[in-house]
Amino acid sequence: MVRVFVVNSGSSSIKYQLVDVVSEKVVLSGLLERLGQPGGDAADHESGMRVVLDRLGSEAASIAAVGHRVVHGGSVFTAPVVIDDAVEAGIQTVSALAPLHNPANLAGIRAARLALPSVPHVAVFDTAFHQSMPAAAATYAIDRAVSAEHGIRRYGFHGTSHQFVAGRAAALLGRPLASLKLIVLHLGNGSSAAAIDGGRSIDTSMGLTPLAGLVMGTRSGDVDPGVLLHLQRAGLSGAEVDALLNSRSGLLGLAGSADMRDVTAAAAAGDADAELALDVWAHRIRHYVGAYLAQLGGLDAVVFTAGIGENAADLRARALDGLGHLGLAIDADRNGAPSREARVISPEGAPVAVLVVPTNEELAIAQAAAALVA
Ligand SMILES: Nc1ncnc2c1ncn2[C@@H]1O[C@H](COP(=O)(O)OP(=O)(O)O)[C@@H](O)[C@H]1O
Ligand SMILES: CC(=O)OP(=O)(O)O
Ligand SMILES: [Mg+2]
Repeated sequence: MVRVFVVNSGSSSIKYQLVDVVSEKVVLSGLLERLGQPGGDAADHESGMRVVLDRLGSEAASIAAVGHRVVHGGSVFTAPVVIDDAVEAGIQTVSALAPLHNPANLAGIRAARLALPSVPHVAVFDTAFHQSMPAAAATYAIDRAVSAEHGIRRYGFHGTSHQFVAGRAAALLGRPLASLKLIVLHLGNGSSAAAIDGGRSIDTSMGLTPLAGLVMGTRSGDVDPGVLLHLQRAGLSGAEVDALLNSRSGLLGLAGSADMRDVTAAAAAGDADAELALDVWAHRIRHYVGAYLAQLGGLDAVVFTAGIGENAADLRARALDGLGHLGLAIDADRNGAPSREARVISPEGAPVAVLVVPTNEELAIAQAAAALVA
């Protein structure tokens, strides 16, 4: 029995799970919210971790390792790593590239190392899986000296999820991952697509930051960089453009809600803004499916995962609508059948499989941490 305590520390919350890596069962889980705010669950990450430890009670003694989600590993971290003071400093150095995510991750790491000093702590990076991308996919065509000075390149995110889902997809297909060309569509609140060739990421839709690519809950995804310049010339400050693209765009900006359930309900009731939002959302997904089919030079499966990808059959059908000429089709009965399991939703004998595979970032982090300290 190997139990790993998984911590996903955000700017105002701490999500945690105690996972039994062998049985893949969640022993205990919870969430502390509104840290540092009036009426919140704790004053800061350090006192929050003490609350979490209290809740763990005697289970704390069973922890073999602590696994931490760290969103940005920069070019420094290409795999999970046991955290010591030097690693903490490295994560700190990279934080400028992910000012919304890394400082919070780091606060959680510091508090957890203080609270649980005698077990190994492991950092698992969203960016690590995508470090295999070729330079042609990772490089932005801007002045090389500027890129080098500021660490500007495509990093990609959700890597823990993309890697986990790719492995489960291979198991479902009964074929070695090394032989498969996959497109994984992680469609949650944050969303990204990844092209995975033989188990390695060769391209992904997020970039330097988690703002690029698909249409998300509040993030715009791809826009012409000229839009930013135009708005700044029109008088918006950098902070205002940041807030616009990160927090007031995507589904929220187009249809008035960041929650896909609201948007589909509004569209079904005849709301033209919601209908356009869904069209833009699906158009962007097809853009990446076509691009990655070309980059992969073939395709064995498209895999849907995360909140929208796992739960919204109508949106899966909408996303791949009109791609039959590429061998991509969805069987309506299979797609509509309620299930929480990994499953095939393409018709029997289709040239490209379409799958739904539930992601589990916490389990993947627990497994990575357990493997590293074993
Ligand atoms: N049945 C459903 N139909 C449509 N969207 C859904 C459904 N269930 C969940 N979602 C959407 O999934 C998104 C959240 O996905 P999730 O992967 O849980 O996000 P995150 O982990 O990034 O917070 C929300 O937009 C939510 O509306
Ligand atoms: C990196 C990222 O976008 O994460 P999330 O989906 O949790 O917002
Ligand atoms: Mg998520």
